[in-house]
Amino acid sequence: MELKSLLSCLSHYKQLQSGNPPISSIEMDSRQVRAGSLFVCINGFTVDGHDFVEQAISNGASAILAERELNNRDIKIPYIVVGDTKRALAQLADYFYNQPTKKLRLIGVTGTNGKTTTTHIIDEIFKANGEQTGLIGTMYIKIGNQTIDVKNTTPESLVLQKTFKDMVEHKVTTATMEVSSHALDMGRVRGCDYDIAVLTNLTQDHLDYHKTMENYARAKGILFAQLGSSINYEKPKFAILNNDDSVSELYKKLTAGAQILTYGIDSESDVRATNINMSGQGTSFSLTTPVGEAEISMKLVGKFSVYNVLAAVSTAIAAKVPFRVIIDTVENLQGVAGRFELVNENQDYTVIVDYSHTPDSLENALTTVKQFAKGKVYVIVGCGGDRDKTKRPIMAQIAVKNSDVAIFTSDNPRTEDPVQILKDMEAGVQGEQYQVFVDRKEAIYYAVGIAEKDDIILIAGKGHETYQIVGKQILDFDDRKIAREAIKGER
Ligand SMILES: CC(=O)N[C@H]1[C@@H](OP(=O)(O)OP(=O)(O)OC[C@H]2O[C@@H](n3ccc(=O)[nH]c3=O)[C@H](O)[C@@H]2O)O[C@H](CO)[C@@H](O)[C@@H]1O[C@H](C)C(=O)N[C@@H](C)C(=O)N[C@H](CCC(=O)O)C(=O)O
Ligand SMILES: Nc1ncnc2c1ncn2[C@@H]1O[C@H](COP(=O)(O)OP(=O)(O)OP(=O)(O)O)[C@@H](O)[C@H]1O
Ligand SMILES: N[C@H](CCC[C@H](N)C(=O)O)C(=O)O
Ligand SMILES: [Mg+2]
Repeated sequence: MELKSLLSCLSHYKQLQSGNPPISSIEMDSRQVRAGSLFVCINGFTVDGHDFVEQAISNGASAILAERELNNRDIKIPYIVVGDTKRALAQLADYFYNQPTKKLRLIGVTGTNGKTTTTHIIDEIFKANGEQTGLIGTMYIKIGNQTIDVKNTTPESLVLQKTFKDMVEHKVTTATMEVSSHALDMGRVRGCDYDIAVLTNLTQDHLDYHKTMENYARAKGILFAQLGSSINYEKPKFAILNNDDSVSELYKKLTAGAQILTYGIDSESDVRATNINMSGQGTSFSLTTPVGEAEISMKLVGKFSVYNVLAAVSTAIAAKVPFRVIIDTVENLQGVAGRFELVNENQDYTVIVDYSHTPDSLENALTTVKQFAKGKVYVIVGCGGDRDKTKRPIMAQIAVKNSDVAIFTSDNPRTEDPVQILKDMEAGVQGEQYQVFVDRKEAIYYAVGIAEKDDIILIAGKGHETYQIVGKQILDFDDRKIAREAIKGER
């Protein structure tokens, strides 16, 4: 594609060096630039992409897209200036890859908790309906049976649009993705043509980035505002909203062009679960929907799992998946790795690894555990470094309040001092009983060592993660593996 034709997708830009070279790739990392690349300078959180223009040119860049002029440098290739390169990049990527999301049914799931779980349930339903599917989220990107590693829950726009293009080439008909608030705020999903947008819930997290809950709510609202501005009655877009979460009222107002389908347990909703019966082995409930009713019995545990299922069922109903296919899939769901995952070595107590790393998810996980516990409840929990500090004392309080033995330990300390993170947690529970082990392995061994018959140990926060980030190092660490070794008495 020629530069001029590529740039035609932008509403305005300033070109400082004339020229119209063919562009064979778009890159945001100078190290990936090759002959024919358009290098896009991103001013990041750690370095400024504008500092790598020379490197990009020496690697063969054909053109540069930047946010400001570099007056002191003599640049001989086309140099284009826009107001915001991140947002421009999202649009360029969409256009360069031939607007792939227009050729897919695209489902975006946002919310503080339950995105990974809900996207997996949705994906299972569409697969059961005979579709080739794609999945993008915290754990991986999946295109059919192929799995690709990821760094972010919602990838950078360039990776995202390239992924959609690959999905189209692999005949994917429905793609389901997690849409993080960071991605929405930074414009990573600009250009994505969503057909269905789903809200799980909104509770506290990421205040390090968004500062206030209002900003956080607004960022998530972008997904619903993005759903088109006029209703296409032939092919309507849908907003799937949780009626039990008051933030849905705001999102109803933001979805100018979408039909709204609500789900809930406590409030009147289009898709609703009533008569919920929970046990440690599974959950049953009565499901009412605009297209049918059913008595559901499933293996997933906890009220929060019912919400995730309702969100997924509503999505499938909006996409006109046959009701029988939806019900059968829900009844056969196996759960997602690291979400309430049992570690079973035939011990006479229960060990659960769960990805609860926010106050609300920790409270939900512990409430669920407490409901079924015949013995004592132990919780092992930490808080991630370089992340929302205000949630630390709150999570500590929730842990102490909802367990018999609270054990505080390190999550991913990242570049923070692990001892200081623990002190931030402890500040919330002065005068209370708890244990502290900086070393997460020690914490797990301690709990396993004292657990007795019928007790339950909840190892919270890291779920499916197979690493621990300490400083800038990524070390091998898997809660499930360590717990298994501890149960078996291996050191
Ligand atoms: C705060 C944030 O979002 N950071 C993201 C950002 O990193 P950064 O700003 O540090 O980038 P940088 O290293 O400063 O680089 C700036 C630019 O210079 C370029 N560069 C750099 C070096 C070089 O030699 N040449 C060069 O051109 C880089 O390619 C980049 O374009 O760009 C990176 C590359 O795309 C992202 O991976 C990274 O996400 C990091 C890993 C991150 O932790 N993000 C979190 C906050 C996040 O986005 N989380 C949400 C999920 C939250 C949830 O679960 O709800 C997510 O969607 O993942
Ligand atoms: N609907 C829900 N409401 C509250 N808590 C939930 C819900 N679903 C799952 N959880 C809890 O949150 C944890 C994380 O779930 P999941 O990975 O599905 O969320 P996520 O939104 O994808 O998280 P992340 O933002 O880290 O990607 C689970 O292990 C569980 O404890
Ligand atoms: N997507 C979340 C995951 C947090 C997982 C937890 N283990 C931690 O490291 O805080 C984040 O990056 O904030
Ligand atoms: Mg996730």
